[in-house]
Amino acid sequence: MTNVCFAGVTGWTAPPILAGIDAADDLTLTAGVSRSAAGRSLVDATGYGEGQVYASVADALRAGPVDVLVDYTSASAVKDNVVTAIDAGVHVVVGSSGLTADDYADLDERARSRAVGVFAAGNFSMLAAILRRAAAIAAEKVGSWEIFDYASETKPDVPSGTARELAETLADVRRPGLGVPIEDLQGPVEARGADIAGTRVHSVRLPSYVVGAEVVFGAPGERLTMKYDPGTSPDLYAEGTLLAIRRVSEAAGVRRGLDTLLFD
Ligand SMILES: NC(=O)C1=CN([C@@H]2O[C@H](COP(=O)(O)OP(=O)(O)OC[C@H]3O[C@@H](n4cnc5c(N)ncnc54)[C@H](OP(=O)(O)O)[C@@H]3O)[C@@H](O)[C@H]2O)C=CC1
Ligand SMILES: O=C(O)C1=N[C@H](C(=O)O)C[C@H](O)C1
Repeated sequence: MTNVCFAGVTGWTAPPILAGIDAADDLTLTAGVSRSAAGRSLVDATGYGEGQVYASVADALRAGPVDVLVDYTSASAVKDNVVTAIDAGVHVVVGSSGLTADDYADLDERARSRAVGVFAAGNFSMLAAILRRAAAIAAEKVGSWEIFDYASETKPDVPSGTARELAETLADVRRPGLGVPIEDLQGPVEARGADIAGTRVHSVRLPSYVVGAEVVFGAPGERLTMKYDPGTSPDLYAEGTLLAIRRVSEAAGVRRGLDTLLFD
């Protein structure tokens, strides 16, 4: 049996994942984290689970048996939560966005030194994972691309975890070419987007968008556009998150990208 603590139990993403844990024979929800629901029982606050809701990950891990922490909190809270779990010897599944490649390098070193597994995916949906894998294949043959990152006007972090992970994945294949180097441009260079691991990433934040991502590959005389477009339900992230909970303990250190669990 794997005991799970879910940080972010009152959030938008939580319900289908909590329902999945509740329905699984091999997983138990033993603790939750949310400042506004702290002190309530999990079942009262969420409809699922056996333990309590705590105000912080540190409190939750002190209180009870936890094998895996799942973090769906926020870009500002996630790194401290992951460090707290690693230091407590607890494996971590990272759903929250906002961590950079440098953050993951720090966490990898820390996790390896404590023989803890950390599994992170910028996007736990199956189709987003397929986009990541398909884009990496395209980058082997096409040397120019840019990424468009779409999200609602209230999303606090840029670029999205989905777009950041995609750019960092493509950087493992190669760095895209630029027609005009950024330093030679005339006009505001921000118009060319942010440099994420060598890829120009353009973040759009408008009402009605849910986080989606588009990568456009350009070659002489032709283009290839790969676009991930989610609907409005958080159900998309449950299956991938449950898979990560079950497999996070397989290896020490940080592993990234749901596609690695689906295809490797
Ligand atoms: N990888 C993926 O596939 C996905 C990633 N995400 C990412 O997950 C994160 C959460 O998204 P979403 O569910 O929409 O967010 P919400 O804002 O709806 O929920 C956030 C949850 O985290 C809790 N929380 C936030 N900050 C803290 C803190 N400092 N200490 C304790 N609890 C905290 C909130 O409770 P309270 O305010 O009461 O503390 C709430 O329960 C975001 O970074 C988002 O980008 C989302 C969906 C899919
Ligand atoms: O903020 C969100 O809502 C989401 N964020 C994730 C990201 O930053 O990529 C992904 C998910 O689609 C929802």
